[in-house]
Amino acid sequence: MPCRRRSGIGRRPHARRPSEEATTTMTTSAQQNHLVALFKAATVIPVLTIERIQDAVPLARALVAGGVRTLEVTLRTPVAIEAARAMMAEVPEAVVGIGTILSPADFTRVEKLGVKFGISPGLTPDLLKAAADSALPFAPGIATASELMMALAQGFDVAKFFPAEQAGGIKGLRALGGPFPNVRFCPTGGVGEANAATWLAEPNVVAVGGSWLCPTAEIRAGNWAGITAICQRTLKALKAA
Ligand SMILES: O=C[C@H](O)COP(=O)(O)O
Ligand SMILES: CC(=O)C(=O)O
Repeated sequence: MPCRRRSGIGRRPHARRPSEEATTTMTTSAQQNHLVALFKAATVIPVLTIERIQDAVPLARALVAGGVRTLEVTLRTPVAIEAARAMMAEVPEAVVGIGTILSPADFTRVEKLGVKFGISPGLTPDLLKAAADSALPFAPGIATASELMMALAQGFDVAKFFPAEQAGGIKGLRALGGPFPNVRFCPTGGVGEANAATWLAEPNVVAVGGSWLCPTAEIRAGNWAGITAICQRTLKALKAA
């Protein structure tokens, strides 16, 4: 059974002429495929909480030096947007996205930035609508079947499973895979060096996210070499798994 795209059930029926719908469908499908490719290439996605703007560029450089290029800058601090801008300007090897998108207003701010993707820890009908009308590839967060059904109804078949360990762990993800075999996930929450490989071995997991690659203490200490080392160690272990 093919994945439901944004042209599937639940796609808002109003206002689009057939030619517009065809264009939107093609674009959306490409966006979803692009997001899957981006997540697969990333394998691990650090969830970044940046408290000081001056940390943004050295942090991005440290992660890239460790082989981790796809970065999720969360909107959890006042400097997040500026930090993402600085990373994009100064560290072109980084693939910068934004996380903790909680509202349509957040989404609007983010889509103007030129980042490569957006992520939310959850979803609301309004946020899904904003994302469905945007060209920015977006992964909503889900922890239950009902939330996943809401995401699918708007065409989003790539989701963050959050908080992954706390919301059922691998057993929970496998259970969701029964009724939703075509959904691809990026589990985040409780993922770390010890269990990343186990999560990534699941056939419906395209990447894992987490803060273990960029601990707050190391960022505060400016321990960039330490962050590079965590990334290198993680990627080496995943290669060997
Ligand atoms: O706030 C939680 C982060 O988004 C990811 O969770 P983590 O710290 O368990 O990796
Ligand atoms: C949990 C997460 O990844 C987010 O805040 O978007």
